[in-house]
Amino acid sequence: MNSISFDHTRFDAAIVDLDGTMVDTLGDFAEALNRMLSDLSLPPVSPAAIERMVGKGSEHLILSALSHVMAPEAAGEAPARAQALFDRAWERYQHHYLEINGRYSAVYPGVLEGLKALRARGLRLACLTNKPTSFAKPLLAAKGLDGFFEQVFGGDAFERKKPDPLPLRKTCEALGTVPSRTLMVGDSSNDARAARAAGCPVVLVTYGYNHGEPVRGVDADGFVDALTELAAAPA
Ligand SMILES: O=C(O)COP(=O)(O)O
Ligand SMILES: [Mg+2]
Repeated sequence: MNSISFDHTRFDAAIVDLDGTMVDTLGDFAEALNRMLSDLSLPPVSPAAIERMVGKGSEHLILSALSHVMAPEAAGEAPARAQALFDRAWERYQHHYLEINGRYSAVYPGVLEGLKALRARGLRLACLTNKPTSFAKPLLAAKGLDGFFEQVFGGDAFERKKPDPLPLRKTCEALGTVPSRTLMVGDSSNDARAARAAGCPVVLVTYGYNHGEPVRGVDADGFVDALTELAAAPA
């Protein structure tokens, strides 16, 4: 890590993001979105385009994908047309996502070892994602990651999503920890902005999505190439 050296005595808990941090879910997003678009007789969207849309929850993802595939000549009208299709699109997306959840995704290298080491050092763990809770819990279970977390909160768990600080504050409350001793581990500016505003130190992984932007440009306390680096310091 660059600007803070990882001293475990500084933290009582860690809040860990899901998509782009623990699991590479781009394949699941692509499969569910393209099945949804096909049901709506719309053309498919490429994984490269989807990568830039991920991280702000399912509603944002669906509206972005719908606008993206609508005819370029109607670009100005695309948001309104996307909104009109939203209810049917959301129903189809949910149906397909729950069916394929985890099948086209993989846990990043170092995640299991990193989480094990954090737990072994006595840190309490919560998962906080903008993904709906009903998608997040079965995904964690399918990937063998559910046992690490005392709490799992999705984008629908609180009134507002990251980058708002509310979900981090509420997660700290649920863990019974103070933000200044609760490390946020994420992959995007969304996670970092939420953490800064909540008063949590924040570390970002370098391999995630970050809305298609270079992650090292984000204001964070440190960057790691794998979660194992968080546990590298001697216990
Ligand atoms: O927007 C999503 O569904 C994914 O969000 P996450 O990076 O907060 O897990
Ligand atoms: Mg993420």
